[in-house]
Amino acid sequence: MKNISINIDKALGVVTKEQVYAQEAKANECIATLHNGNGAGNDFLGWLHLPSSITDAELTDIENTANVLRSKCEVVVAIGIGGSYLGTKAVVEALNNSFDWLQSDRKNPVVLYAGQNIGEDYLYELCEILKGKQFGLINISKSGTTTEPALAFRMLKKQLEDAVGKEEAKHRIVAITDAKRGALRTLADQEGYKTFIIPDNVGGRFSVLTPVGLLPIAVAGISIRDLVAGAVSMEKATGIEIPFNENLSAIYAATRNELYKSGKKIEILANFHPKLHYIGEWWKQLYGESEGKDGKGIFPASVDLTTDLHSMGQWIQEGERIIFETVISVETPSHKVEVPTDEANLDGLNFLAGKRVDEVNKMAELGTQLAHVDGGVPNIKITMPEVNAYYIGQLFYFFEKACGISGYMLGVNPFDQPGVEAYKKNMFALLNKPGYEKESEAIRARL
Ligand SMILES: O=P(O)(O)OC[C@H]1O[C@H](O)[C@H](O)[C@@H](O)[C@@H]1O
Repeated sequence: MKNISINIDKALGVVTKEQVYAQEAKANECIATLHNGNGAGNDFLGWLHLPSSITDAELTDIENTANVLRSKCEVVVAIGIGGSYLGTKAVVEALNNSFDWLQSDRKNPVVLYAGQNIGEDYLYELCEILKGKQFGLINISKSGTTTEPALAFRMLKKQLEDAVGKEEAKHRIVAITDAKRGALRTLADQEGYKTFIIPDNVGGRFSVLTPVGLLPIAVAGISIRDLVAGAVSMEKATGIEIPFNENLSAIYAATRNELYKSGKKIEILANFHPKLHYIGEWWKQLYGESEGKDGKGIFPASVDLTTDLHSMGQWIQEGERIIFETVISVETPSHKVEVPTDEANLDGLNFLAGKRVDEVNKMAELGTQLAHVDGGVPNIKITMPEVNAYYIGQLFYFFEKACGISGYMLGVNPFDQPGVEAYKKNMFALLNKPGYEKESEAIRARL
């Protein structure tokens, strides 16, 4: 097996290689802080050794539960938001057929999502499409108190019970939540659902390699063992004993922090592989919630290329020079498609005849890299040999480890997200939630 790799050559210019490598001691100190558990947020370091500590029995339990859902359901709705949603969506979108819903000879249930928004029309259409279908629910919430998934679950649970009866519904509902606390825990215990625990010391955005991600990913028919194996290999490759110049996560963390210090406030994660769109969404939560605090932090953005070169390309090329780009480059696509010859050649594309579509894409990628570098956009390149569960597992762990290091380099607690409560408090006050009487009065006076 190959490994994902990093190349920072084209990120150098605004910052030098010497500057990046001068961060070696700082990076090593941050890695030691993570491994020794003596830094801020040290009660949320469970993700650090998650891949290597998952047991065969745990994986088998997840696979068996997935198989029950797979045997009973044409559709499984994964209910969750943020870290309880994005990892699954990233893997399923990357590895499923892009036109999955149109496949007629299905081997796997369709995985749908709920609780990731409060869209009334979205919920209406979801409930409508589930009518007459055999479906199941995976309700995922670490805290067990998040409004969006709780609302969706309330509706879908009722619909399921009305359709198949309370007893059968119990066999089609799985809850993934905290071991002891939260409304979902109480509900699951009372109703007798099969449950999986999200460990206390694993925060939502670091939880994809717990049952949070592993169960719905297994339901989709994707090998969770390959995913975990990839993550295990990256856990080793970024370990405390690995020298700085060989540690991908440390190099990435050091480079992006040096770029940030030089005025590059926005990092754009780009892919040239449309199926990686949600990897970008997952990455944005990971870095956004981990670093955006205390008035600091790189703003994480993402683009799908070449698609967005026709919308955001202008800004990236010539807008305010406060950005750098991190490109996930896929070495080999899973399929082969060649450009056909056309006798009339009215479109003038015969110079491409016989070439693989990926060759065109790769030249677009190279051309974009050089153009953006010329335009003052430093470029970090992360190469993935191919898009499969193993390399996605590597990518997840690589980014998680780098995020921990990077957050400590920046001088924040990368494992909390106090700012997320602000909107919730206002929303509850506006909705007159019991216990929020004072806040309701205060907020209404501002309207
Ligand atoms: O899993 P849950 O407790 O429902 O949380 C889901 C998400 O929403 C919260 O508000 C946090 O900001 C996220 O970090 C979390 O992943």
